Amino acid sequence: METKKAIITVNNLVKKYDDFVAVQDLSFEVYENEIFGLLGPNGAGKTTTLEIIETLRDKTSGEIIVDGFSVDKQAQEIKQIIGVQLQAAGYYPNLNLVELLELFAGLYGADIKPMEMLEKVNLQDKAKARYKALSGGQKQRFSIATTLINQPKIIFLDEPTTGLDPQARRNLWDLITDIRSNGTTVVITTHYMDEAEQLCDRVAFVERGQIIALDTPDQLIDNLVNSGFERKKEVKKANLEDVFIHLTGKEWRE
Ligand SMILES: Nc1ncnc2c1ncn2[C@@H]1O[C@H](COP(=O)(O)OP(=O)(O)OP(=O)(O)O)[C@@H](O)[C@H]1O
Repeated sequence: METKKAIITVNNLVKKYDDFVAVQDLSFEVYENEIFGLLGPNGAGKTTTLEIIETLRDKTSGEIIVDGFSVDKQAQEIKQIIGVQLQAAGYYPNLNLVELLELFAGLYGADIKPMEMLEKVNLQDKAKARYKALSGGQKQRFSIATTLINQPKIIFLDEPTTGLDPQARRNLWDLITDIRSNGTTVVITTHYMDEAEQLCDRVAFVERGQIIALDTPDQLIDNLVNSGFERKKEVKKANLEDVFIHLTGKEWRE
């Protein structure tokens, strides 16, 4: 059997905000080169967990190892090998996309070709545009491009498709799959279960700061079906979103 190598190990992670326990004793591994999904309702603790792994937030207790580096002692080393979406507030309003990429590359000390990066996310036509002039889907794609600047081993995407139309969502799935095909591990949070089912190799369901299930989407669904669960309505071979895409096409719209 193929043995999987863990690139992220989280052991007994706890995060308290004063008396409130946002993350309770969370343990999981992310395997090298998989797309790993953290799923769960609002407030479950997904963003907190991601930000602690990204070394952007302190933990209360627990151990986290990212590609052999400890978040406690080697945060700088971890920052070098991960890609994180920057907050939109960091996108200086007077700079265009090429200038922004050059600025961020300078901060990382990375040597990049901005046009090649924009091509990867299909924004080459917007090279001279400012961030605020982009549509929602274009903003997300640009934000994903910024995660790739330092050629990271792992990228973290927090709800990358929230608010996007069906074409933009499906095209982002293709983009994220391509990024994984190039050898990058992807950790993603999402509220969309169809997205998790299509995109993720494994998913962890987080509820009130605890993992309540972790497996491949297929296995989780099989477990439910084997427990006797049946959908009330007959399952059709397509859904309304498929109809929408069929009628309006797959191409980027913005
Ligand atoms: N800085 C903070 N101070 C106090 N409480 C916080 C802070 N940040 C998050 N929390 C609380 O911790 C809990 C987990 O928040 P978190 O943002 O990690 O959840 P989430 O699963 O990412 O939710 P969402 O899906 O809404 O983004 C929430 O109850 C939130 O109110």
